[in-house]
Amino acid sequence: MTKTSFTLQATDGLARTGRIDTPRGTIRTPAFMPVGTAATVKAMMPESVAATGADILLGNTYHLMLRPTAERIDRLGGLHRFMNWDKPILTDSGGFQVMSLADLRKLTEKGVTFKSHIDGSKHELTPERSMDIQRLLGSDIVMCFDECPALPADRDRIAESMRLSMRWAQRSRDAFGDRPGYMLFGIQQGGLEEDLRAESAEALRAIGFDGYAVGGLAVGEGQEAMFGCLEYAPGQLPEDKPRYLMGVGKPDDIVGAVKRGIDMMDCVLPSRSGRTGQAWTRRGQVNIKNARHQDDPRPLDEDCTCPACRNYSRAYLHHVFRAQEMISGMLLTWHNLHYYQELMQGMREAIAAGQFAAFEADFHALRAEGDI
Ligand SMILES: CO[C@@H]1O[C@H](CNc2nc3cc4c(=O)[nH]c(N)nc4cc3[nH]2)[C@H]2OC(C)(C)O[C@@H]12
Repeated sequence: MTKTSFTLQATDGLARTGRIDTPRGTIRTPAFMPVGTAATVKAMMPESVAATGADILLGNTYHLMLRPTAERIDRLGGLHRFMNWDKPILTDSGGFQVMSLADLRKLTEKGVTFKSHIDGSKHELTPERSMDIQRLLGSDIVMCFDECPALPADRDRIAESMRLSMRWAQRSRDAFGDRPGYMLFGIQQGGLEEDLRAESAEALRAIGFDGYAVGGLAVGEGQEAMFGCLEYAPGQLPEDKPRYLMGVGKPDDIVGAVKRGIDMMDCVLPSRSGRTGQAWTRRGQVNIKNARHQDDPRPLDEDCTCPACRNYSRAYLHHVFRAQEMISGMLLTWHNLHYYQELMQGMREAIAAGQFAAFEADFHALRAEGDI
Protein backbone atom coordinates (compact mmCIF):
# COMPACT_ATOMS: atom_id res chain seq x y z
CA MET A 1 0.00 0.00 0.00
CA THR A 2 1.51 3.34 -1.00
CA LYS A 3 -1.26 5.71 0.05
CA THR A 4 -2.27 7.11 3.41
CA SER A 5 -5.82 7.55 4.68
CA PHE A 6 -7.85 8.46 7.76
CA THR A 7 -11.06 6.53 8.44
CA LEU A 8 -13.51 7.56 11.14
CA GLN A 9 -15.10 4.41 12.57
CA ALA A 10 -17.39 5.71 15.33
CA THR A 11 -18.24 8.85 17.25
CA ASP A 12 -19.77 9.34 20.70
CA GLY A 13 -20.56 12.99 21.36
CA LEU A 14 -17.51 14.85 20.10
CA ALA A 15 -15.22 11.87 20.81
CA ARG A 16 -14.13 9.87 17.74
CA THR A 17 -12.39 6.60 17.10
CA GLY A 18 -10.80 5.60 13.80
CA ARG A 19 -7.56 4.65 12.06
CA ILE A 20 -4.79 6.27 10.09
CA ASP A 21 -3.43 3.87 7.47
CA THR A 22 0.14 4.38 6.27
CA PRO A 23 2.55 2.14 4.30
CA ARG A 24 4.40 1.47 7.58
CA GLY A 25 1.32 0.49 9.52
CA THR A 26 -2.03 1.50 10.98
CA ILE A 27 -2.45 3.98 13.82
CA ARG A 28 -5.55 3.36 15.94
CA THR A 29 -7.13 6.59 17.11
CA PRO A 30 -7.45 8.09 19.61
CA ALA A 31 -3.70 7.45 19.78
CA PHE A 32 -0.98 8.31 22.29
CA MET A 33 2.53 8.71 20.87
CA PRO A 34 5.50 7.97 23.17
CA VAL A 35 8.27 10.55 22.75
CA GLY A 36 11.53 9.23 21.27
CA THR A 37 13.38 12.56 21.09
CA ALA A 38 16.96 11.46 20.33
CA ALA A 39 16.04 8.30 18.36
CA THR A 40 15.12 6.40 21.52
CA VAL A 41 12.19 6.29 23.92
CA LYS A 42 14.39 6.72 26.96
CA ALA A 43 14.93 3.53 29.05
CA MET A 44 12.90 1.42 26.60
CA MET A 45 13.88 -1.08 23.91
CA PRO A 46 11.81 -0.49 20.73
CA GLU A 47 10.23 -3.93 21.05
CA SER A 48 9.13 -3.00 24.57
CA VAL A 49 7.56 0.21 23.26
CA ALA A 50 5.67 -1.90 20.70
CA ALA A 51 4.65 -4.32 23.47
CA THR A 52 2.94 -1.48 25.36
CA GLY A 53 0.59 -1.11 22.36
CA ALA A 54 2.08 1.99 20.74
CA ASP A 55 1.37 2.17 16.98
CA ILE A 56 3.54 5.25 16.40
CA LEU A 57 6.22 7.22 18.21
CA LEU A 58 7.48 10.80 18.02
CA GLY A 59 10.94 12.05 17.02
CA ASN A 60 12.35 15.57 17.09
CA THR A 61 13.89 17.50 14.19
CA TYR A 62 15.70 19.86 16.55
CA HIS A 63 17.56 17.19 18.53
CA LEU A 64 18.39 14.93 15.57
CA MET A 65 19.64 17.76 13.34
CA LEU A 66 22.14 18.67 16.05
CA ARG A 67 23.15 15.09 16.87
CA PRO A 68 23.84 12.85 14.95
CA THR A 69 22.52 15.08 12.05
CA ALA A 70 19.76 14.18 9.59
CA GLU A 71 22.33 13.59 6.82
CA ARG A 72 24.12 10.89 8.86
CA ILE A 73 20.80 9.17 9.71
CA ASP A 74 19.86 9.29 6.02
CA ARG A 75 23.20 7.75 5.02
CA LEU A 76 22.57 4.98 7.56
CA GLY A 77 19.16 4.12 6.10
CA GLY A 78 16.80 6.56 7.78
CA LEU A 79 15.41 6.91 11.29
CA HIS A 80 13.31 3.72 11.29
CA ARG A 81 16.36 1.57 10.46
CA PHE A 82 18.64 3.62 12.70
CA MET A 83 16.49 3.14 15.83
CA ASN A 84 15.06 -0.29 14.90
CA TRP A 85 11.42 0.87 14.85
CA ASP A 86 9.57 -0.18 11.70
CA LYS A 87 6.16 1.29 12.56
CA PRO A 88 5.13 4.91 11.81
CA ILE A 89 7.09 7.86 13.17
CA LEU A 90 5.85 11.45 13.48
CA THR A 91 8.50 14.12 13.80
CA ASP A 92 8.02 17.56 15.27
CA SER A 93 9.38 20.33 13.08
CA GLY A 94 11.85 21.98 15.44
CA GLY A 95 10.50 25.47 16.03
CA PHE A 96 9.01 24.71 19.42
CA GLN A 97 12.15 22.94 20.65
CA VAL A 98 14.39 25.78 19.44
CA MET A 99 12.35 28.21 21.56
CA SER A 100 12.38 25.95 24.63
CA LEU A 101 15.95 24.63 24.43
CA ALA A 102 18.36 26.58 22.19
CA ASP A 103 20.46 29.62 23.02
CA LEU A 104 20.83 32.94 21.27
CA ARG A 105 17.81 32.55 19.03
CA LYS A 106 17.07 35.06 16.26
CA LEU A 107 13.64 34.94 14.65
CA THR A 108 13.03 36.53 11.23
CA GLU A 109 10.49 36.06 8.42
CA LYS A 110 12.91 33.56 6.89
CA GLY A 111 13.16 31.32 9.96
CA VAL A 112 15.20 30.92 13.15
CA THR A 113 18.94 30.98 13.73
CA PHE A 114 20.24 29.62 17.01
CA LYS A 115 23.13 28.07 18.86
CA SER A 116 23.04 24.41 19.79
CA HIS A 117 22.35 23.70 23.47
CA ILE A 118 24.77 20.79 23.09
CA ASP A 119 27.97 22.41 21.75
CA GLY A 120 27.11 26.02 20.93
CA SER A 121 27.38 25.47 17.17
CA LYS A 122 25.31 27.81 14.95
CA HIS A 123 22.29 26.53 13.04
CA GLU A 124 19.34 27.77 11.01
CA LEU A 125 15.86 26.32 10.72
CA THR A 126 13.42 27.48 8.05
CA PRO A 127 10.25 25.80 6.74
CA GLU A 128 12.27 24.52 3.79
CA ARG A 129 15.12 23.17 5.94
CA SER A 130 12.70 21.53 8.37
CA MET A 131 10.93 19.74 5.51
CA ASP A 132 14.31 18.62 4.18
CA ILE A 133 15.41 17.28 7.58
CA GLN A 134 12.14 15.40 8.13
CA ARG A 135 12.45 13.91 4.62
CA LEU A 136 16.03 12.78 5.33
CA LEU A 137 14.82 11.16 8.57
CA GLY A 138 12.11 9.30 6.62
CA SER A 139 9.36 10.53 8.94
CA ASP A 140 5.89 9.20 8.03
CA ILE A 141 4.04 12.19 9.47
CA VAL A 142 5.82 15.52 8.98
CA MET A 143 4.88 18.64 10.98
CA CYS A 144 4.85 22.12 9.46
CA PHE A 145 7.52 24.51 10.70
CA ASP A 146 5.77 26.94 13.03
CA GLU A 147 6.34 29.37 15.87
CA CYS A 148 4.74 28.65 19.25
CA PRO A 149 4.57 31.83 21.36
CA ALA A 150 5.25 31.47 25.10
CA LEU A 151 2.12 32.19 27.15
CA PRO A 152 1.05 34.53 28.64
CA ALA A 153 1.41 36.81 25.64
CA ASP A 154 -0.63 39.82 24.56
CA ARG A 155 -3.16 39.46 21.76
CA ASP A 156 -1.13 41.41 19.21
CA ARG A 157 1.93 39.22 19.77
CA ILE A 158 -0.21 36.07 19.43
CA ALA A 159 -1.85 37.36 16.22
CA GLU A 160 1.49 38.34 14.69
CA SER A 161 3.05 35.00 15.62
CA MET A 162 0.07 33.03 14.27
CA ARG A 163 0.16 34.88 10.94
CA LEU A 164 3.89 34.20 10.61
CA SER A 165 3.21 30.51 11.27
CA MET A 166 0.52 30.52 8.57
CA ARG A 167 3.00 31.96 6.04
CA TRP A 168 5.44 29.29 7.16
CA ALA A 169 2.72 26.64 6.76
CA GLN A 170 2.36 27.60 3.08
CA ARG A 171 6.14 27.44 2.63
CA SER A 172 6.20 24.06 4.42
CA ARG A 173 3.47 22.75 2.10
CA ASP A 174 5.33 24.03 -0.99
CA ALA A 175 8.67 22.54 0.17
CA PHE A 176 7.11 19.19 1.19
CA GLY A 177 5.97 18.58 -2.37
CA ASP A 178 4.02 15.54 -3.52
CA ARG A 179 5.07 12.51 -1.46
CA PRO A 180 2.56 9.60 -1.63
CA GLY A 181 2.77 7.48 1.54
CA TYR A 182 3.87 10.43 3.66
CA MET A 183 1.62 12.93 5.48
CA LEU A 184 2.08 16.62 6.21
CA PHE A 185 0.18 18.10 9.18
CA GLY A 186 -0.58 21.80 9.61
CA ILE A 187 -0.44 23.34 13.09
CA GLN A 188 -3.14 25.73 14.32
CA GLN A 189 -1.95 28.63 16.45
CA GLY A 190 -3.76 31.62 17.98
CA GLY A 191 -3.19 31.17 21.73
CA LEU A 192 -6.43 31.27 23.73
CA GLU A 193 -8.15 33.66 21.28
CA GLU A 194 -11.12 31.98 19.58
CA ASP A 195 -11.19 34.35 16.62
CA LEU A 196 -7.44 34.03 15.98
CA ARG A 197 -7.75 30.24 16.18
CA ALA A 198 -10.58 30.42 13.61
CA GLU A 199 -8.42 32.59 11.32
CA SER A 200 -5.57 30.07 11.68
CA ALA A 201 -7.87 27.10 10.96
CA GLU A 202 -9.21 28.78 7.82
CA ALA A 203 -5.68 29.57 6.60
CA LEU A 204 -4.62 25.95 7.09
CA ARG A 205 -7.76 24.56 5.44
CA ALA A 206 -7.13 26.78 2.38
CA ILE A 207 -3.62 25.36 2.05
CA GLY A 208 -4.79 21.78 2.64
CA PHE A 209 -3.11 19.21 4.89
CA ASP A 210 -3.35 15.48 5.66
CA GLY A 211 -3.95 16.28 9.32
CA TYR A 212 -4.23 19.26 11.62
CA ALA A 213 -2.55 19.86 14.98
CA VAL A 214 -3.77 22.11 17.77
CA GLY A 215 -0.51 23.83 18.66
CA GLY A 216 0.32 26.55 21.14
CA LEU A 217 -1.10 24.70 24.16
CA ALA A 218 0.43 22.75 27.06
CA VAL A 219 2.78 25.67 27.51
CA GLY A 220 1.81 26.51 31.08
CA GLU A 221 -1.75 27.76 30.57
CA GLY A 222 -3.18 25.08 32.88
CA GLN A 223 -5.90 22.49 32.30
CA GLU A 224 -8.88 24.80 32.68
CA ALA A 225 -7.62 27.26 30.04
CA MET A 226 -6.58 24.39 27.76
CA PHE A 227 -10.01 22.74 27.99
CA GLY A 228 -11.58 26.14 27.41
CA CYS A 229 -9.69 26.37 24.12
CA LEU A 230 -10.57 22.77 23.26
CA GLU A 231 -14.27 23.64 23.56
CA TYR A 232 -13.91 25.32 20.13
CA ALA A 233 -10.49 24.66 18.52
CA PRO A 234 -10.92 21.02 17.34
CA GLY A 235 -14.30 21.89 15.79
CA GLN A 236 -12.68 24.66 13.74
CA LEU A 237 -10.51 22.03 12.01
CA PRO A 238 -11.64 19.74 9.14
CA GLU A 239 -13.76 16.91 10.54
CA ASP A 240 -12.48 14.28 8.10
CA LYS A 241 -8.80 14.62 9.02
CA PRO A 242 -6.87 13.62 12.18
CA ARG A 243 -6.69 16.26 14.94
CA TYR A 244 -3.44 16.16 16.95
CA LEU A 245 -3.06 17.98 20.28
CA MET A 246 0.66 18.58 20.78
CA GLY A 247 2.41 17.96 24.10
CA VAL A 248 -0.50 16.55 26.13
CA GLY A 249 -0.50 15.31 28.83
CA LYS A 250 -1.54 13.89 32.17
CA PRO A 251 -4.12 11.06 32.01
CA ASP A 252 -7.02 13.38 32.89
CA ASP A 253 -5.83 15.90 30.25
CA ILE A 254 -5.93 13.09 27.70
CA VAL A 255 -9.44 11.90 28.60
CA GLY A 256 -10.70 15.51 28.49
CA ALA A 257 -9.04 16.13 25.11
CA VAL A 258 -10.50 12.97 23.53
CA LYS A 259 -13.90 13.98 24.90
CA ARG A 260 -13.55 17.26 22.97
CA GLY A 261 -12.65 15.65 19.62
CA ILE A 262 -8.87 15.10 19.68
CA ASP A 263 -7.50 12.02 17.85
CA MET A 264 -3.75 12.06 18.62
CA MET A 265 -1.50 13.23 21.46
CA ASP A 266 2.13 13.03 22.57
CA CYS A 267 3.82 13.86 25.87
CA VAL A 268 7.14 13.28 27.63
CA LEU A 269 5.28 12.87 30.93
CA PRO A 270 4.90 9.06 31.20
CA SER A 271 8.54 8.42 30.26
CA ARG A 272 10.09 11.45 32.00
CA SER A 273 8.12 10.93 35.22
CA GLY A 274 8.76 7.16 35.09
CA ARG A 275 12.48 7.87 35.36
CA THR A 276 11.87 9.94 38.49
CA GLY A 277 9.78 7.31 40.28
CA GLN A 278 6.36 8.74 39.46
CA ALA A 279 3.90 5.99 38.48
CA TRP A 280 0.53 6.68 36.84
CA THR A 281 -2.18 4.13 37.61
CA ARG A 282 -5.93 3.78 37.16
CA ARG A 283 -6.29 4.73 40.84
CA GLY A 284 -4.05 7.82 40.60
CA GLN A 285 -0.36 8.55 41.12
CA VAL A 286 2.18 6.57 43.12
CA ASN A 287 5.49 8.15 44.09
CA ILE A 288 7.43 4.93 44.55
CA LYS A 289 10.32 6.69 46.32
CA ASN A 290 8.02 7.42 49.26
CA ALA A 291 9.23 5.46 52.32
CA ARG A 292 5.82 3.92 52.90
CA HIS A 293 6.38 1.55 49.96
CA GLN A 294 9.53 0.08 51.53
CA ASP A 295 7.88 -3.12 52.83
CA ASP A 296 4.86 -3.25 50.54
CA PRO A 297 4.68 -6.65 48.78
CA ARG A 298 1.82 -5.55 46.47
CA PRO A 299 2.37 -4.56 42.85
CA LEU A 300 1.98 -0.92 41.78
CA ASP A 301 -1.43 -1.71 40.33
CA GLU A 302 -3.18 -5.04 41.07
CA ASP A 303 -5.07 -4.85 37.76
CA CYS A 304 -2.11 -3.99 35.53
CA THR A 305 -0.56 -6.67 33.28
CA CYS A 306 2.73 -4.87 32.54
CA PRO A 307 6.06 -6.58 33.49
CA ALA A 308 6.60 -4.20 36.42
CA CYS A 309 3.21 -5.03 37.97
CA ARG A 310 3.29 -8.74 37.07
CA ASN A 311 6.77 -9.49 38.43
CA TYR A 312 7.76 -6.92 41.07
CA SER A 313 6.56 -5.53 44.39
CA ARG A 314 6.35 -1.88 45.36
CA ALA A 315 9.10 -2.73 47.88
CA TYR A 316 11.40 -3.82 45.05
CA LEU A 317 10.63 -0.79 42.90
CA HIS A 318 11.19 1.45 45.94
CA HIS A 319 14.53 -0.25 46.56
CA VAL A 320 15.90 0.04 43.00
CA PHE A 321 14.90 3.71 42.86
CA ARG A 322 16.58 4.41 46.20
CA ALA A 323 19.65 2.49 44.98
CA GLN A 324 19.50 4.40 41.67
CA GLU A 325 19.64 1.16 39.72
CA MET A 326 19.04 1.43 35.95
CA ILE A 327 16.19 -1.09 36.08
CA SER A 328 14.17 1.43 38.10
CA GLY A 329 13.57 3.81 35.20
CA MET A 330 13.09 0.92 32.79
CA LEU A 331 10.32 -0.71 34.84
CA LEU A 332 8.42 2.46 35.69
CA THR A 333 8.67 3.85 32.15
CA TRP A 334 7.33 0.54 30.83
CA HIS A 335 4.47 0.62 33.36
CA ASN A 336 3.54 4.23 32.59
CA LEU A 337 3.57 3.74 28.80
CA HIS A 338 1.58 0.50 29.23
CA TYR A 339 -0.99 2.34 31.36
CA TYR A 340 -1.26 5.19 28.82
CA GLN A 341 -1.85 2.72 26.00
CA GLU A 342 -4.43 0.84 28.07
CA LEU A 343 -6.20 4.17 28.63
CA MET A 344 -6.25 4.82 24.87
CA GLN A 345 -7.53 1.30 24.13
CA GLY A 346 -10.21 1.70 26.75
CA MET A 347 -11.37 4.97 25.16
CA ARG A 348 -11.31 3.52 21.63
CA GLU A 349 -13.54 0.63 22.79
CA ALA A 350 -15.81 2.90 24.81
CA ILE A 351 -16.37 5.29 21.88
CA ALA A 352 -17.05 2.36 19.52
CA ALA A 353 -19.64 1.07 22.03
CA GLY A 354 -21.20 4.50 22.61
CA GLN A 355 -20.10 4.28 26.25
CA PHE A 356 -17.60 7.14 26.49
CA ALA A 357 -19.56 8.97 29.20
CA ALA A 358 -19.56 5.84 31.37
CA PHE A 359 -15.85 5.32 30.69
CA GLU A 360 -15.10 8.91 31.73
CA ALA A 361 -17.19 8.56 34.90
CA ASP A 362 -15.37 5.35 35.86
CA PHE A 363 -12.02 6.97 35.09
CA HIS A 364 -12.67 9.78 37.56
CA ALA A 365 -14.41 7.64 40.18
CA LEU A 366 -11.37 5.34 40.53
CA ARG A 367 -8.81 8.12 40.93
CA ALA A 368 -7.98 8.95 44.54
CA GLU A 369 -6.42 12.26 45.34
CA GLY A 370 -2.69 12.21 46.16
CA ASP A 371 -0.36 9.28 46.59
CA ILE A 372 -1.94 5.84 46.81
C1 LIG B 1 4.65 18.08 29.80
O1 LIG B 1 5.74 18.29 28.87
C2 LIG B 1 6.22 19.60 28.96
O2 LIG B 1 5.31 20.44 28.26
C3 LIG B 1 5.71 20.60 26.93
C4 LIG B 1 4.68 19.87 26.12
N1 LIG B 1 3.88 20.89 25.49
C5 LIG B 1 3.96 21.18 24.21
N2 LIG B 1 3.23 22.16 23.63
C6 LIG B 1 3.59 22.18 22.33
C7 LIG B 1 3.22 23.03 21.28
C8 LIG B 1 3.83 22.86 20.02
C9 LIG B 1 3.53 23.75 18.91
O3 LIG B 1 2.72 24.69 19.00
N3 LIG B 1 4.18 23.56 17.73
C10 LIG B 1 5.07 22.53 17.58
N4 LIG B 1 5.68 22.38 16.38
N5 LIG B 1 5.37 21.68 18.57
C11 LIG B 1 4.77 21.84 19.81
C12 LIG B 1 5.13 20.97 20.86
C13 LIG B 1 4.55 21.16 22.13
N6 LIG B 1 4.76 20.53 23.34
C14 LIG B 1 7.08 20.03 26.80
O4 LIG B 1 7.95 21.09 26.32
C15 LIG B 1 8.73 21.57 27.44
C16 LIG B 1 10.17 21.21 27.18
C17 LIG B 1 8.46 23.06 27.60
O5 LIG B 1 8.28 20.86 28.61
C18 LIG B 1 7.50 19.73 28.19
